[in-house]
Amino acid sequence: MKLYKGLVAATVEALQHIFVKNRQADRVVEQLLKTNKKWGARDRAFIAGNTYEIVRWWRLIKFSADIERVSEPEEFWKIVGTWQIIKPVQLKTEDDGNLPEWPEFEDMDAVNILSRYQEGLSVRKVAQSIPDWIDSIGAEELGEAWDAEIAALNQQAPVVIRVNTLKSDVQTVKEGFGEDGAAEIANIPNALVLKKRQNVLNQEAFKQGFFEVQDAGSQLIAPYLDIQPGHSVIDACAGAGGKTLHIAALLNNEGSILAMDIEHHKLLELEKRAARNGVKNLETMLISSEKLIETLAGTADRLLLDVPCSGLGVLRRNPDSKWKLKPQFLDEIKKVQWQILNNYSQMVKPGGKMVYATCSVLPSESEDQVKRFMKANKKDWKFISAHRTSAAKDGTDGFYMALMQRK
Ligand SMILES: C[S@@+](CC[C@H](N)C(=O)[O-])C[C@H]1O[C@@H](n2cnc3c(N)ncnc32)[C@H](O)[C@@H]1O
Repeated sequence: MKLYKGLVAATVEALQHIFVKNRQADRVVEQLLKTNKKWGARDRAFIAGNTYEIVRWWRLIKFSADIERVSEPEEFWKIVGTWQIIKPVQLKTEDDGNLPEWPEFEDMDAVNILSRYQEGLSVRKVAQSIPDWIDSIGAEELGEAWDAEIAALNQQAPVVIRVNTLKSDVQTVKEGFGEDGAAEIANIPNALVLKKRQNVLNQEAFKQGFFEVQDAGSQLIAPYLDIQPGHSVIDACAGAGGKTLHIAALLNNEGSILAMDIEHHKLLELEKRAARNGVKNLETMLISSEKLIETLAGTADRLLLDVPCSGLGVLRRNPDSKWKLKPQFLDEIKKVQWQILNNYSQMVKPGGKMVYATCSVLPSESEDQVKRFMKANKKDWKFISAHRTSAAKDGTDGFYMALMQRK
């Protein structure tokens, strides 16, 4: 695609917000596109696509450009220019990789850049564009599987939706995407993968609550709870409710859901989504103190603990978290996970079940936490099963889920 200065400038602006002002990539892109109504679909795709790919391949691009620190506007222009040169090779696209003769791209030597790019490909942390510490921890915890996993986590994720069975059915939604527009996914009954990338949030079927955007791996978690209509279910780390809405569909509006979180704005968003989805049995509750958890002891047939985590299983969708995540955060969040698992599990009734889930590929946030919990609580809890999804093996995001039953 021919480069237009206005679009490259917009990409530079987005990257500055992400890397200098430390803002979240999806928010930056969304806001930028919203404030510039004059851009057409191709322009929007250029800005969003290039911004995400540059964030994803940030370290590899910096290495190819031979720029250590990127802070000044002219350095961001060089980064975007470098990406245009290496993109056809890296993403196997048909672009010619030539740069226009703009002053911002003066002195950029494509031969030199491509030679450094080839050099970078021989070092995993550069080739896979990850900070040293994430590469070390991934290799340490996943061993030989890390190579394939990080490579798969660096691919763009497909758009997957979950049909909301409270309002529609797979056939109807599938037909809405036209012939060959969406395909079913084996063993995930209400999932459809879209054949073409598109903004589904503008579609009438979405506005009417017929479907939600949800990765195929994520769609395995609510069913893992073994929910039956009539159950009283607590979703204790509900956030904006991706899984709460799935739980609601499985309950078919019979029984009850209590969705909790420590962040009020997320619960407000969940309430909006629940209204769109036709959910009638939802209550939300802000967790203001540990005491609140005690008051709910023994009340849930089913409890979902979709705990906060590193997000290292969802890098396909949030490539900027590679750069925002810090080792100290990982240490802290493991303590929070442990405290949630230990304290919140009291909300399950005797005989009831609980799922502990993460969107992390790291066993230290997942398997190890559950093993430790089971070791400390074998008198009161029975381990039933666990499952992992993998970007490399399943083509989904990387989730972990463990099912346990209170005795
Ligand atoms: C992985 S996200 C949840 C995603 C959500 N279940 C979904 O499917 O969209 C983890 C959530 O846990 C919340 N959280 C963090 N610390 C918590 C705590 N101590 N108790 C409950 N929720 C907490 C975060 O605000 C965040 O919304």
